[in-house]
Amino acid sequence: MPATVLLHPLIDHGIRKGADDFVGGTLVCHCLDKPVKVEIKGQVTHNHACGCTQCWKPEGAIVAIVAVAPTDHVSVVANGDKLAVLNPAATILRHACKVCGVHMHGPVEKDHGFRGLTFLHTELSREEGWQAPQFAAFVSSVIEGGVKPDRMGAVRARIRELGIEPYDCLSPTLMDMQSTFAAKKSGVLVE
Ligand SMILES: N[C@@H](CCC(=O)N[C@@H](CSCO)C(=O)NCC(=O)O)C(=O)O
Ligand SMILES: [Zn+2]
Ligand SMILES: [Zn+2]
Repeated sequence: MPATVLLHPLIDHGIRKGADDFVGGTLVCHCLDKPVKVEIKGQVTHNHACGCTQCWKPEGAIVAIVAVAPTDHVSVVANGDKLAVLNPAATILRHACKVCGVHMHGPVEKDHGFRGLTFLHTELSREEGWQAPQFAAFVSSVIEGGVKPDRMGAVRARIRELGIEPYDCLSPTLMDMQSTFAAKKSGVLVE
């Protein structure tokens, strides 16, 4: 019998619903000494499993769980001196803890459909009630992370079994946001 596909500890036993009245929380990195803390005001949106190789995931996970919040709802409140931007040329400016390696926040600052949004990992917070993952993105990219191509049927089946849709890019809503931005920029779409 083929082994159960383990995607990420946060969803492997089922996806827990978020709370409608959730007010936010604080993300804490994995350092025991002087952890980096990032405060998020309010709920996140577009929470998703991401199969790409760029998003932070815990040891053994094959997908990340990553959501977005408006950048002005995100503040570094402790030990920000431990953060460094992994790739200044990337769309998502992933600020990682230089000691434990956890990605604490990833604002989009360049001219892009996601400008003004910050990508973050709600599992770094002790608070409960964050929005549940809504879909899985960049699923084919797990192959680049080391998953054998012949396991992809099982990976996608497990994602569907959890009640979310697997996509090989972002969700239709997020792809539409990017294309709307591009169409306005080129002048094809006039408001
Ligand atoms: N095959 C590549 C895909 C990397 C990628 O494009 N990742 C997406 C999703 S990240 C969160 O959903 C992306 O938008 N990246 C922008 C960025 O990383 O700045 C791979 O697996 O590496
Ligand atoms: Zn750390
Ligand atoms: Zn990703």
